[in-house]
Amino acid sequence: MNILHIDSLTKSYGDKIILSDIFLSCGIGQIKGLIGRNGSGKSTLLKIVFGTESANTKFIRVGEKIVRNVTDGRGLINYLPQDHFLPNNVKIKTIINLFLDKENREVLFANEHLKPLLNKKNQELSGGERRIIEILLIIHSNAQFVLLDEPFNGVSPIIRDYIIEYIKKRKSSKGFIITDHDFENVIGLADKIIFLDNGYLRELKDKKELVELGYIKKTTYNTGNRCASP
Ligand SMILES: Nc1ncnc2c1ncn2[C@@H]1O[C@H](COP(=O)(O)OP(=O)(O)OP(=O)(O)O)[C@@H](O)[C@H]1O
Repeated sequence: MNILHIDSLTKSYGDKIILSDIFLSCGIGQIKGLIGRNGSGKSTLLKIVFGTESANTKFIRVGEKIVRNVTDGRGLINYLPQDHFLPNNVKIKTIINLFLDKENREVLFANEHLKPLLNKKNQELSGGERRIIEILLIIHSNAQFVLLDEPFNGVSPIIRDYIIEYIKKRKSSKGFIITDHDFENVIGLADKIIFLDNGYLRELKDKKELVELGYIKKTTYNTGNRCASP
């Protein structure tokens, strides 16, 4: 079984160190929830792993294959960016045809949430409608590992819950690293929580540590009991 290994990853912008000697791994069937305050470097980390951002140092490997850039990672790592990425002036069904292989296209064409949108163009959709298409495209790509940067941003609770269930169903065939400020959903979904702070990444043993680390207040933790322990 392939494992995504990230090792010795460092990044600074000028004198500011963003990521210090990051080590992280993710296996097929695992969901790692990446949590950290605004500006802690979560997006930077995911972009470096995908290959669209440079690092000072990095060693990334999927199984035996060393991934130095986006091309090396094709079919292995895919990334849902925070910002919308679908092209305008192209019908959604054409985009699906361009992005996915036949088997996965058929799944999306039959999807109840996507059916009403297939003949529309990207610019005719709401932000939430774009987001669900983007998420499903990335999840259905042939990549073994999927990095999701704020997937729940701008989606309604029903669609958010749908996405959560959808990720759980696809989990057996892929590995996920997911970050979102909707931390309860990340905690509920993830097998392991990893916390990025001051450039260092650590794995949490219990969600209670988020209070000790100052990410959430004790009162938020006490009222947020709908999430499962990581
Ligand atoms: N191109 C850049 N040049 C200089 N600094 C940058 C650049 N991109 C990001 N940064 C800085 O790097 C830090 C980490 O940014 P990043 O977007 O990775 O954080 P984040 O944890 O994803 O934040 P958020 O949760 O707010 O999305 C921030 O301080 C940001 O200002």
